[in-house]
Amino acid sequence: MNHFDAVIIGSGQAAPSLAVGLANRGQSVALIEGDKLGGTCVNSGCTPTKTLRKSARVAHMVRRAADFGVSTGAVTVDFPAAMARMRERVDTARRGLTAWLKRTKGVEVIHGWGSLAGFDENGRFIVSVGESKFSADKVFLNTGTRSFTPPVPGLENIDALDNASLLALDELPDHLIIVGGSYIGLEMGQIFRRLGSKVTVVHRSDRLAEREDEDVSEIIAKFFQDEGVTLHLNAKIAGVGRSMRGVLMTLEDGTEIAGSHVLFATGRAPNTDKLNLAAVGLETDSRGYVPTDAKLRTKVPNLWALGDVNRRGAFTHTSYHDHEIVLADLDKIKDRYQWKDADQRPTTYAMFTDPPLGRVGLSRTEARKLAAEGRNILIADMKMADISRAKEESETTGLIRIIVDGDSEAILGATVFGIAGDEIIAIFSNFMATGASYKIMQQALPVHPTVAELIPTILAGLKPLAAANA
Ligand SMILES: Cc1cc2nc3c(=O)[nH]c(=O)nc-3n(C[C@H](O)[C@H](O)[C@H](O)COP(=O)(O)OP(=O)(O)OC[C@H]3O[C@@H](n4cnc5c(N)ncnc54)[C@H](O)[C@@H]3O)c2cc1C
Ligand SMILES: NC(=O)c1ccc[n+]([C@@H]2O[C@H](COP(=O)([O-])OP(=O)(O)OC[C@H]3O[C@@H](n4cnc5c(N)ncnc54)[C@H](O)[C@@H]3O)[C@@H](O)[C@H]2O)c1
Repeated sequence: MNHFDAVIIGSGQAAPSLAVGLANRGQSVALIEGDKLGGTCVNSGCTPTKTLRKSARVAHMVRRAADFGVSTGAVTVDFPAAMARMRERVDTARRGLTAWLKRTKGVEVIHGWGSLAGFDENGRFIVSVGESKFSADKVFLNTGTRSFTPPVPGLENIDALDNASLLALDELPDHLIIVGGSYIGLEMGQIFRRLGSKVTVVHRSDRLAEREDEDVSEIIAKFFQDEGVTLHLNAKIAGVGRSMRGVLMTLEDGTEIAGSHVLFATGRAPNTDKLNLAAVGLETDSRGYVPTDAKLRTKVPNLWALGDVNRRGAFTHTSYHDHEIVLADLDKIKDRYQWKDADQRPTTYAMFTDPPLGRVGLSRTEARKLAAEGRNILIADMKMADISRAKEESETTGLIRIIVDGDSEAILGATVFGIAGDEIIAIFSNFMATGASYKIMQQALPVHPTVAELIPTILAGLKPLAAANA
């Protein structure tokens, strides 16, 4: 039986850097992947969606050309060409990753589905891939998640799409029905609408992206409707079936929606079912995720879980950060300038609608709960419509919101929803990493004319949360 110092199961967003990091420390590493190297992000997540989003945004801006004094002919989208551009980007990213792993001495990539098969006589893990077995001193799980589809009557009679099969289409859907109005549903909905599909979003909550503040959900609903997307909120699906046009969806209130395709964007399920974790005495939580401590160690010694599967993040950057936590822990680094602990890092992400929503730390809804507990919480908002640069760009949708601890003066959260919000949010997350007073940020000299130049002005308007919303 071959032996490795470390075996990584799943080539998620932590795995390649972890594999190379361990190999650079002199360890022999096997990286096991059952599907395509690069995982969800590279193959059916971030990379393809952000590439296709660009085609959609170009189409949108060209349609708006007259707003900027530019005339065009009729605007058409060459869907196969946009998809080819996307696939080329994905293939290039995967090729680069594959080459990097191949040229790293000490890393062996093994294709197949990995699972645990107990311990050998020396107490080392046994890992199986098909008929092959390996022993390993350390095992790292980075197996990610897959699309979750809720039980819907009639589902077995239609070809429902998920993020991966939607991105594999060669023809533009005539009418795309999207179930779920959160990250995937909203990003895909806007992209396909702009590429030329009719789009209907069927969402079970009373507002889109219900984890965000109410006014953020309202803004999203407004620009979706302005772009011609039909929304069904508080919607309960009674059933789906085949129809002349493709699919007929019926809601419990009797509404019938005839579409050509249906995408389920209703959350994710962890890839732990193939892992046979019981063989090493590890249990998942009730939803199938792997519990870990803040250093991402499971209850079984020398077995770690990184990425979405540990439910401590659901993003590429959190998965990548997980590998830094693990390496720092193995190296016994105690650097006070680094967050090397999954409990301490703030939540930060962007939702890549257009305009994008950048978020870090507390939302207003979460901050209100702290204020209700008696914490001294300050808040300041500014509408994008009041920001010169946004006006100059004719892209005035959205808002900036900053939340501060009135006692410690630390920034607790920010929302930058508007032009370049996905980039500007890093100003706040970077600053929050210093733990410094917001008053220092207020003294920084911004460049004119930028959206970010308003940050000191917004901070000057901080008010107690309750009073700000009274
Ligand atoms: C449509 C979409 C868009 C997204 N956009 C963004 C975005 O813009 N920004 C962002 O930060 N996040 C985005 N995400 C989320 C992001 O893709 C994930 O959070 C990220 O990929 C982290 O995943 P991971 O490291 O846990 O593993 P994954 O990337 O999910 O990879 C896990 C890998 O493990 C493999 N695997 C599973 N089980 C086994 C096994 N038993 N043996 C061998 N291999 C196995 C799988 O085949 C897969 O390749 C998006 C997700 C989707 C679906
Ligand atoms: N920009 C990004 O970083 C990005 C982009 C896409 C995806 N992702 C990741 O992918 C993950 C999955 O995204 P997602 O949007 O599928 O999941 P999600 O869990 O964020 O949202 C699922 C949505 O579907 C709705 N829903 C669930 N069941 C429904 C039903 N039966 N009928 C109608 N609506 C229903 C829910 O109310 C919820 O709003 C997220 O956790 C996110 O981290 C990230």
